[in-house]
Amino acid sequence: MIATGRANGKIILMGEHAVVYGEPAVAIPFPAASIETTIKQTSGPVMLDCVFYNGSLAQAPDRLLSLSTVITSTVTELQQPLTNFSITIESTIPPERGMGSSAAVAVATIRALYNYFDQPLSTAKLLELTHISEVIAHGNPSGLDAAMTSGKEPLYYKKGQPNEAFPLQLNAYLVVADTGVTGKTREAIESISLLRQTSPVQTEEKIHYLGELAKRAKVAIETNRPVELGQYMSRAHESLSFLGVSNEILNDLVEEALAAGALGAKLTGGGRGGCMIALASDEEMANQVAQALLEAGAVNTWVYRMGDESFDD
Ligand SMILES: C[C@@](O)(CCO)CC(=O)[O-]
Repeated sequence: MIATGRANGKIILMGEHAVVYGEPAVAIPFPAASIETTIKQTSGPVMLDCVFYNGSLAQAPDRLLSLSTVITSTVTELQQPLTNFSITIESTIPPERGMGSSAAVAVATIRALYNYFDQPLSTAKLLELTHISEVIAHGNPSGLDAAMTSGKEPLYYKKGQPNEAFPLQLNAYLVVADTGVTGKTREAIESISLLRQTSPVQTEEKIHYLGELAKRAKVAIETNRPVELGQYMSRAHESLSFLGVSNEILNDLVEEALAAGALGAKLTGGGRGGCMIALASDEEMANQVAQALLEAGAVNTWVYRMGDESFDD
C-alpha cells in the first residue's frame, strides 16, 4: 500500500510578524516550491527519510521534533498503530528560508497519513494538526503559514478570522531571492515579544503600521497600482528592520533591488535570513533585478508574474 500528500510553499507580501498580533497580512501560494510526502507499507518500526535524516522515527533528531510530533499526533488522531509504514519526504522548498517549509512539511505529511489510512480530512482538522507542529517550530504561530501552504489562493489573512481570498489583479512581477542563510523565525518572534515589553509604545505603533500597510497593499493590488504597492513594501521593510527582524544581507539585497530599478523591496517571512522580495513593473525589469540580486550574493531567484498560476525558476 502506498499514499501521498502534497503542500506548496508560500510568500508573504505584507504583514509578517504583525499578523501574530492580530494585524492583517497579504500572502500568496508559492507553487514553484513544494513538498510531497509518501507513505509506504512496511513491517516494523516507522522509518523516516527526509533531507535532514534517514532512520527510525523514534530516533529522529531534535531539529525534527515538530515533524515527529505531528506524525505521532496524526496517527493518534486516526486511532492507528504507529508501526508498519515508512515516510519519505521530498521537498523543493528551501528549508528555513521564510517560504513556509515547516508548515508545508506538516501539511503534506498529515494529508499523506489521512490518505494512507483512507480517512477524510477536513480543512479544520488539517489546520489544527499543523498548528501543533507550528507551535513547536515557531512558538507563537498566527496560522498564516498553515493556511497558505495548504491552500491555492492568495489570501488577505487575519488570525482567527475566516480566510479572505482575493485575485491578484496587479500588472507587475515579483522577484523572490534566497539569501542562502537560514532564517530564524522563532528568534525573530521572541525578539519582537521582548521588544513589546521593553518599548511597548513604539513597538505597538510599528506593528499597527505594518497592519495598515497590509490593508493599503490590498487596495493597491485590487486597483492595479504597482508603484504604490512597491512603496508600501519598502516602508514595511523599514518597520521590520526597526523591529529587529532584518539583518545585513537582507538589507543589502533590498538596497540592491531598489538600485536595479525595483518599485519596492522587503524581507519576506520570519526574517533574520531567508528570503527577500522585490516588485518590478515588467518582465525586463524583473530579470534585471533578479540578475542584480544574484550578483549581490543571492543563491537563487524566482520571477513570478502576479496572478500567474506558476513560478519560473
Ligand atoms: C513571522 C510570521 O508572521 C510568518 C512566518 O512565515 C509568523 C507567523 O505568522 O506565524
